[in-house]
Amino acid sequence: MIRVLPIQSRATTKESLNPGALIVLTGPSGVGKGTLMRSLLQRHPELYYSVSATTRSPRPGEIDGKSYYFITRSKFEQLIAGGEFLEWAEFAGNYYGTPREAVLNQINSGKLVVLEIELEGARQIRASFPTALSIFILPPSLEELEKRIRSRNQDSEDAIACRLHRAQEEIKAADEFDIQIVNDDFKTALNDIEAALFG
Ligand SMILES: Nc1ncnc2c1ncn2[C@@H]1O[C@H](COP(=O)(O)OP(=O)(O)OP(=O)(O)O)[C@@H](O)[C@H]1O
Ligand SMILES: Nc1nc2c(ncn2[C@@H]2O[C@H](COP(=O)(O)O)[C@@H](O)[C@H]2O)c(=O)[nH]1
Repeated sequence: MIRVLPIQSRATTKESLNPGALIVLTGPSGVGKGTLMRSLLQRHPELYYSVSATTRSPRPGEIDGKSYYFITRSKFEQLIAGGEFLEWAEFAGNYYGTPREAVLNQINSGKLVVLEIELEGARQIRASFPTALSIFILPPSLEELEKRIRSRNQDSEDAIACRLHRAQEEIKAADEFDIQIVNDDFKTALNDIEAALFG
């Protein structure tokens, strides 16, 4: 793992995030971002997790407003036009975006806000918030990544192929981000994220 200063010690350059701060967790689909995020939130309930909007259909067990805000393509496009997203991207045939107002309100009230998003969105956040701490989660191998995507039993063969193809492109971009963490042993990866956030 490449270490950088904990977020509290990072100097601001372009846009001040004080008193709150923004953390971006990115990496290929199926690498374990969501699972790591859930454990992180259990251990640090003071963190604010930004619930994204998407045009993807809910998977069994996903709850509107908690997992995602599930909305139609036309509603999503209306929100894009209205500047309602901090970032947004198209991924595997669906739109995904971070609601702007909720995140900025939480940052302004002093919260540490965490976004769990794909590469294009993470790049947009890095461009507009250069002081955000960005963490790229890597799989131990592509074979293991495929195994994890399949183990969810949530995606069609086409969707799996699309996600794996995109994963190979995303992994090439890992060095653009502040920290790279390999999610091989789950507890080690979680500890590495905690170390990056809290020193
Ligand atoms: N370290 C690990 N070792 C083995 N399995 C893991 C590990 N971390 C996560 N997993 C499993 O991998 C699968 C995919 O994890 P998860 O859904 O969190 O990925 P994700 O990166 O959030 O995917 P997406 O971006 O598509 O939402 C889950 O079944 C999860 O339990
Ligand atoms: N750019 C954004 N990407 C997002 C957002 N919310 C989630 N995601 C990423 O999309 C893919 C696919 O997610 P899935 O739930 O369909 O498996 C994954 O990499 C997520 O991290 C967002 O608001 N913006």
